[in-house]
Amino acid sequence: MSPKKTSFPKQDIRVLLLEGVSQTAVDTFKAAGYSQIDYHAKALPEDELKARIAEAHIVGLRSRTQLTAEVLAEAKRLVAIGCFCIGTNQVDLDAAEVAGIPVFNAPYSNTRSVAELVVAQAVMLMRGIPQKNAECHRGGWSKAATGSHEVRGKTLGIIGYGHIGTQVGVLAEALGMRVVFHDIETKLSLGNARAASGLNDLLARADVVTLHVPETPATKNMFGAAQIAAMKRGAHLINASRGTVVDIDALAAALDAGHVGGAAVDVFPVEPKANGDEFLSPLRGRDNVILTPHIGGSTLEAQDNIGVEVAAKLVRYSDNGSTLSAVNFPEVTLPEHEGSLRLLHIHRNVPGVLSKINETFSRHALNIDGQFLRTDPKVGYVVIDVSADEAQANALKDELAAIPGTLRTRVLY
Ligand SMILES: NC(=O)C1=CN([C@@H]2O[C@H](COP(=O)(O)OP(=O)(O)OC[C@H]3O[C@@H](n4cnc5c(N)ncnc54)[C@H](O)[C@@H]3O)[C@@H](O)[C@H]2O)C=CC1
Ligand SMILES: O=C(O)CCC(=O)C(=O)O
Repeated sequence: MSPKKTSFPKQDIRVLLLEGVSQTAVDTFKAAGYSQIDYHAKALPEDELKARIAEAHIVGLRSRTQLTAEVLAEAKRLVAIGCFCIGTNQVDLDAAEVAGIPVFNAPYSNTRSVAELVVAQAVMLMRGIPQKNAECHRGGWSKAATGSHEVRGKTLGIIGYGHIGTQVGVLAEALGMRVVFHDIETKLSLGNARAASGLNDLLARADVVTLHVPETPATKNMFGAAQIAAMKRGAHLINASRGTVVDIDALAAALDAGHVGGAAVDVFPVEPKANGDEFLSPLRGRDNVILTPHIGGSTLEAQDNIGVEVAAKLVRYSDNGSTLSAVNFPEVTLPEHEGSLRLLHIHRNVPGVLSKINETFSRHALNIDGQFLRTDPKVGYVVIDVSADEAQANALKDELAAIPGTLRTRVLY
């Protein structure tokens, strides 16, 4: 059987992979017949990013690469974006959507890795291990139980009780911790976890507070001087969510004042662009702070799973048009289209486009084998399977592309 063609030969589809995404992603693309893979172990400087993304049909990145509206304006050929991570705040999702570009991520693949690290950090902080470790490295020896506590029976406060927050709660309960959580949504409590009556209630009760919210306008600096002051004196803070969520200067001041007993911080408002660049932070140099270079999700297990998951979603969209689990786009799950050509039409969701699409089809005496439509407030995505030959499909595609409001059209053969 000859290999299936997309709107142009697969060997001409250029995949740009950044930030050292797992080799499993490369393997997944290759197994699906994509051979033009431009792989980079690091994030690219903005000028180079613009130049390379201008040539790419598919781009894959992690958390460092900023796909702003300005960068996306250069991406004239781009059909899909893959975030090989959970967070998608590094991509201007609205700009991508109105350019007709779906964005995919891996919403669960590194959840467990973050949860394990956070629970381990809670134990370390409650035992004062960061200080003891630092002292031993300096040649000191201070064997004392002062300030060291079991986590059993202590209270963990989880802010953001989503995928990671719930996993943290389950693991913490296995160690005998009491779990309270705060979320803006009503959430099913797992195990014996209980919803706090509000953020201040959680802060007043927790011995360790851990943040697991996404970066949104509402979470930016949501944890500032007032929230830190509302924590119990000597309680510990863990942030493995996003650096913008915590006011880092307020945290540094509270650590200096002894109000916060210790902290574990994995994410920072400004992070170095590449390994080897200097890490600058007001939190540096404190024995009671565990600093890690945004590696909450960086285990080989997680990265290998993410590589397969996101690459498979990108391949599926490129080959089949399915947008299931896209984070910024109308979601359509599509069957195979053996025996039909598939036309994809992405348009602004404005009145009149659908009737123009239907008029276009009614002008051609072709059998429609299947039709799928999903819209959201900004964009409409129509997929039409048609019994046609390549020349007819291309003529249709050109007519569809001329409809006012069209963002993108593709034919999948
Ligand atoms: N350090 C690292 O390497 C990693 C960091 N992350 C970060 O962790 C974040 C959370 O990941 P998941 O748990 O998978 O996301 P999720 O979407 O499953 O859960 C987030 C939860 O936060 C809640 N939330 C949103 N705004 C809130 C607010 N203002 N106050 C209280 N709750 C709020 C949501 O309702 C949701 O329940 C990601 O968005 C990402 O930024 C994720 C993976 C790795
Ligand atoms: O692996 C990365 O670069 C980022 C991990 C992360 O923060 C996420 O998955 O949201």
